[in-house]
Amino acid sequence: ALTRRVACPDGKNTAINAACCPLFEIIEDIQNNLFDNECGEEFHESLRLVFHDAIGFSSSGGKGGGADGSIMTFSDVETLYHANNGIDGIIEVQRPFVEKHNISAGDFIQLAGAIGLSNCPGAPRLDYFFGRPNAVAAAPDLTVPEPFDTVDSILERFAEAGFNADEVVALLASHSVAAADHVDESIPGTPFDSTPGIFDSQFFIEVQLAGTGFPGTGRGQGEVESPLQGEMRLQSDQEFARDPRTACTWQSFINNQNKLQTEFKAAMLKLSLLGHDRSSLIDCSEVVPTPVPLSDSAHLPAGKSMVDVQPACATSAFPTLTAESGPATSVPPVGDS
Ligand code: HEM
Ligand SMILES: [Ca+2]
Ligand SMILES: [Mn+2]
Repeated sequence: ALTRRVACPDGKNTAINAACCPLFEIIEDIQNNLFDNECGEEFHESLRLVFHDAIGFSSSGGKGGGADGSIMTFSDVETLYHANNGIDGIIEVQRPFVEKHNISAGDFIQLAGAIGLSNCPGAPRLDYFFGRPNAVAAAPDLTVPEPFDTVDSILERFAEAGFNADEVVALLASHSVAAADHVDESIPGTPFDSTPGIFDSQFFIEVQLAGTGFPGTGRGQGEVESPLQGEMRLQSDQEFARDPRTACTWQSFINNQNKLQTEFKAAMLKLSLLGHDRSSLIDCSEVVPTPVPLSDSAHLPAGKSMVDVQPACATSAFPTLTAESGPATSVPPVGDS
């Protein structure tokens, strides 16, 4: 069946829902002037911001408005929280875009996350809902998990916001397109996997390898040894990969791009709706571009073999992977673009 499309007032785009038309101009602006059309540093920071804004929420109340933009509107309060270290940078980079376009901070943060992710090969096409009102208050402190927190406490925090353990592991796929600037301040831009510009399962593979050293100047807070030169491993990621409650889900995403995409997309939708009644928002998913599919397949980094794997799922075997050829993989930092 043909879906009827309307011409947008911009004279360039068409939409199924005319209410989504104003988004095209914002998308063009952020693709060119925020992300450089890349799955790079500004997008990585923007995805972290999606999480830190939205997770300020509790289903039982008393914890902030969820995905409401409070982290930007009340940045003077929320950026002081320890877990938000360094997030002020992307807030101030995004703020002029929010001021220029007629959009709430909550809508903008979610839009930037969904559009930026579409620049990452292998990513799912996220949904996007539009119409969040302005935030009315800052989220309180201690809603954002820290890398030195236990699996127990992280699962408890997520459960309070409505997520089960499988959904938490799915959300951690975001660390496949991510790097740390502040865990070890001497090595900003140190990625969590060898492919920070690609949404793949390398993060889940590489966190399951035996750690061999620290990438920079010793151990940062919440940091544990990683298997590769130039790669950062968070203590929380290491423990999620090895905890009996989460290890099998963790392993299930390896070399299963379809499962990874489907479950990440579903959990991200849930995250983006925290604090909102879905029926009060407009479904503008149609404005999100379709990401390029993945071309490379899951592998061990060069220099590693199956003996380096520390399998932790009791009910199914770790998939057999072959290593890339060549000298041991060393991961370059993600640069500021
Ligand atoms: C288990 C809970 C989590 C913990 C403890 C955690 C912790 C961290 C830490 C410590 C960093 C490094 C920040 C820096 O030094 O620059 C980081 C980066 C990042 N996190 Fe998480 N995270 C968690 C879950 C998530 C979730 C659910 C998302 C998104 C849905 C997310 C997205 C990101 C991204 C994209 C970055 C990279 C930022 C950049 O490249 O600048 N994280 N995370
Ligand atoms: Ca990756
Ligand atoms: Mn960064």
